[in-house]
Amino acid sequence: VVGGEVAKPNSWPWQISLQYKSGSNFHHTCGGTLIKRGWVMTAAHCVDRSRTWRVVLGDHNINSNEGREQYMSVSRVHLHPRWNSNNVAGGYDIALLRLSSEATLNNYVQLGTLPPSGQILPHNNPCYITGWGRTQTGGSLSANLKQAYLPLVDYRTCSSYGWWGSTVKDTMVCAGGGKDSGCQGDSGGPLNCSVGGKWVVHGVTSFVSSSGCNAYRKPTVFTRASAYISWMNSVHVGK
Ligand SMILES: CC(C)[C@H](NC(=O)C(F)(F)F)C(=O)N[C@@H](C)C(=O)Nc1ccc(C(F)(F)F)cc1
Repeated sequence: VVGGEVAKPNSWPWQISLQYKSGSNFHHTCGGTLIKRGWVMTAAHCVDRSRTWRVVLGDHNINSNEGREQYMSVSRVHLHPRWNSNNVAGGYDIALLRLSSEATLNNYVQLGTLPPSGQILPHNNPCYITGWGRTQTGGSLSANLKQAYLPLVDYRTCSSYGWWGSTVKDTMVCAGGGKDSGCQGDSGGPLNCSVGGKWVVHGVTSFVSSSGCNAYRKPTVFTRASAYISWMNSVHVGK
């Protein structure tokens, strides 16, 4: 997250850290959202290569053990069948991770709320991106979970000339476009939007401009969760 501020610890209790094993250590690579006690929603681009994954729940500082964390291994990765790793602009950048055991819900670990199928939020709807991603273009990851206020940019604006043009599809959602943005390492994490006084996980962090995370008129682009509700239900049921 470029800009914004360090979040109050565990104030986004559905945010997870997706980590891969390298040697004897695990490294943060993406965010994600706990949507059922045994299921995490993330970006397909985070998990489209085979690695040993773990999901950390209840985290704030990813470099220290604060005692609230739950460490879960991943028993199955469900990539969206139409995801093409050579074409992030094609969409379908969404995946579900089946956890090997069910999370314990408490003050530090809660489920995120998914939107109703097809929900489209208005331009400037208040939203926050959260994540441990780079704090500047080309910078390093944040040790502590950060948040940034990124108002929604409607599809008409986001897909217009000078903005993202046809790179952005209406199965995506844009937010920000000013000084604050997502950045590498925030991938897969939630775009938390305020709807009727409740937080709804409206987006899954997908991409930013290749010319810089907070490039002018290149808002952070998210997979629109409400476009994939039926697919997610089909995976759950299938188990
Ligand atoms: C997995 C990546 C897509 C990576 N995602 C992120 O950094 C994320 F955190 F925003 F999710 C990213 O945006 N990286 C930049 C450096 C990038 O390559 N952006 C990019 C944007 C659009 C396109 C296009 F237009 F081809 F679709 C290609 C690359």
